Amino acid sequence: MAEGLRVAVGGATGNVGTEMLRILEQRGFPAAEVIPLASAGSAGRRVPFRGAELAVQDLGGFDFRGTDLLLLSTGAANARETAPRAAAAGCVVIDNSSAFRMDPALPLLVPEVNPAALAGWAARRILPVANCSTIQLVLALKPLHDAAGLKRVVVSTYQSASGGGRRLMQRLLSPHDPVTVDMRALLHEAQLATTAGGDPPLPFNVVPQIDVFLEDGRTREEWKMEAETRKILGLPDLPVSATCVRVPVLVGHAEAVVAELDRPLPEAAARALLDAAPGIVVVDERRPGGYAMPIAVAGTDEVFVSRLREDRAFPHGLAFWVVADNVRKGAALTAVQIAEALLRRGDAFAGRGAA
Ligand SMILES: NC(=O)C1=CN([C@@H]2O[C@H](COP(=O)(O)OP(=O)(O)OC[C@H]3O[C@@H](n4cnc5c(N)ncnc54)[C@H](OP(=O)(O)O)[C@@H]3O)[C@@H](O)[C@H]2O)C=CC1
Ligand SMILES: N[C@@H](CC(=O)OP(=O)(O)O)C(=O)O
Repeated sequence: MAEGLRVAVGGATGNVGTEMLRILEQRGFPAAEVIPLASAGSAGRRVPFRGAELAVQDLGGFDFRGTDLLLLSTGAANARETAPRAAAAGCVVIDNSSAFRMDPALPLLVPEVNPAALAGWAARRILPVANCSTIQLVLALKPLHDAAGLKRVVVSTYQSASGGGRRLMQRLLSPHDPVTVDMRALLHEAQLATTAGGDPPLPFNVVPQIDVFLEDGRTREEWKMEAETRKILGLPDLPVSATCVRVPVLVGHAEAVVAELDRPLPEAAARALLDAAPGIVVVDERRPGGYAMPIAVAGTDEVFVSRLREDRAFPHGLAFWVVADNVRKGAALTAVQIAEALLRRGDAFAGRGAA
């Protein structure tokens, strides 16, 4: 093995950063040194890695010279400042935020779907990671498109609290004793919160808003899913309609998808194609529990497809259900897979880290 890489993990105290460290360790990523970074307030905190504890450093004051790779998950506002700063210091940046995804000069790579996009990696040494809901959608759409052409996609999401970071997860976790709890009082309390303005409560609720509203009535999450899907699949005119909904689930995003195809694709053929596609597992038994659910897929790496059936609302329509661990496949794992793909190219780190 050649000399290992110096890898910084920005946002190492967060949901995605914590998973990033776990995945680097689990996959034996060739890092000689790993440096966890977060806000100044977290400097000195310790995070576990390879059986030891690493001290978190202040990302704002960190000098990226000599660091090969930055895996960044601090959100778009911070990424706009940090990613170019690190790239200018010679570091390759893989950024989980939405800040750079639609930049036409930058590839939007999902390794199982559009590996050729990696050719553009050197443009600014910044590689954005697609939105979590987009990643699991495009994995399922790609084999269907290759076989029968996508004409239109309609998707409704059921997105877990972990997509909103630790603060939103916390709001789900306040414990109640199911025996002594006064259900009406609890709901009344939640109802008061809905009329108080601000973010609606998530427990006992579903919220049809993720990210901010745009002028045309879509939310930004919906726009991201539509625009990113087109960019990743290389289909700039593909009509995509997304409705994004937050549900009181801790980890795991689910999606109900209807795809209209250009040509007929029998259900059995679609099932076989999806089963053979990289990164996808078909779980589709028509019995209670014979389908993927967030609670079952949490902690896994694959995208799970269930409830596959012909959809009669469209000619050549296929309906299905897609579930994945949004923190792993939707963010941290895909970031590490992009880094691994770069390593395999051999031209990003001057041969360092390659097997
Ligand atoms: N690909 C995707 O779809 C996904 C992308 N993401 C991206 O990852 C980001 C983080 O998500 P998540 O881990 O769930 O969020 P968390 O709230 O759990 O964690 C945020 C992390 O970022 C750090 N951070 C935030 N602001 C700054 C700053 N100004 N300077 C330094 N560090 C900062 C925090 O440090 P501290 O603890 O010190 O505050 C913490 O480590 C999201 O905002 C999003 O951009 C997330 C999920 C899915
Ligand atoms: N918006 C996603 C998570 C996220 O941070 O997405 P993005 O990186 O596109 O802002 C969710 O709430 O589930």
